[in-house]
Amino acid sequence: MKKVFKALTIAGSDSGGGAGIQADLKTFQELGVFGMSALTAVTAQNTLGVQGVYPLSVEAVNEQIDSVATDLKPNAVKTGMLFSSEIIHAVSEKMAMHQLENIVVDPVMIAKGGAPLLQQEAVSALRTHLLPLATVVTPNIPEAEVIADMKIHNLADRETAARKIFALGVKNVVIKGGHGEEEQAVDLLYDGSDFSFFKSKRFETRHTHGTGCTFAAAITAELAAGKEVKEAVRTAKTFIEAAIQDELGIGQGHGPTNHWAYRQKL
Ligand SMILES: Nc1ncnc2c1ncn2[C@@H]1O[C@H](COP(=O)(O)OP(=O)(O)OP(=O)(O)O)[C@@H](O)[C@H]1O
Ligand SMILES: Cc1ncc(COP(=O)(O)O)c(N)n1
Repeated sequence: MKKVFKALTIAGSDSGGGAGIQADLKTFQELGVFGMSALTAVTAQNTLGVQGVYPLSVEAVNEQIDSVATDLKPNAVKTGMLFSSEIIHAVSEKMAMHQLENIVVDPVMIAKGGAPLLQQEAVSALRTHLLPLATVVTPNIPEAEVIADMKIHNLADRETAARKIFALGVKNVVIKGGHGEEEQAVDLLYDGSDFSFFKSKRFETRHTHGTGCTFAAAITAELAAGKEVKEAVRTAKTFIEAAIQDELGIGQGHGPTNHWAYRQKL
């Protein structure tokens, strides 16, 4: 029988198709992994910003995870926009209950235009309930500052923050460098003993909506296919580099990345 790798994303919907559930499912598909979803919220969103946020009930989130986990059994799971501490608690409980593995947590907090996608009081639930279950967590620099409760000015600070986040029980910490000051876009991986650095050219473009979701989804797809964390992060970096470089140029604001660029490069 054919071996099919399956990944589940638990995240919000971005009607504009560049971030959230839509970015995750496109990325899974591009990397040859069957994508499934549990929606946490519906957003009315485009390249200009977020016009509306409509969270789903905890019951609706729970039921979707149960439906997928009991029948289709994902090889890896990604979380994105979780919105509230109630949803974080529910998702964490379901992950433990269904013994889900290869969990990638993208700790989405604020959309590019500044709209909050996670309530402030939910950060403590993220720290204490979800992060201890995570195989990989992928904060950008502002998110790492909130989780580690410190300011990040340089690469040395980023290493300190990665150690502090690792101490919360996550197995691997990736602090992304999209918001960094370095000339290149440098992502750092800490596995509890070693630091690895993944670098690419920093592209001058405003079309970076959904880079974080797409990058974490690529790591998830690779883990679902049985790859090691370091290899998965390397592929995700190549995937997002291609997706930013070969821009689509659609929308009037921060446009989405090009999810099919990686495949065309192969
Ligand atoms: N201008 C850029 N050029 C090259 N790579 C980039 C650029 N911006 C972001 N990246 C890469 O994209 C990935 C996501 O990084 P980033 O820090 O931007 O995440 P994010 O803030 O969660 O995403 P977003 O900005 O969409 O919310 C990382 O691998 C990062 O290095
Ligand atoms: C539904 C949803 N989820 C996540 C993000 C953040 O996206 P990113 O940080 O990748 O730009 C978003 N804008 N909308």
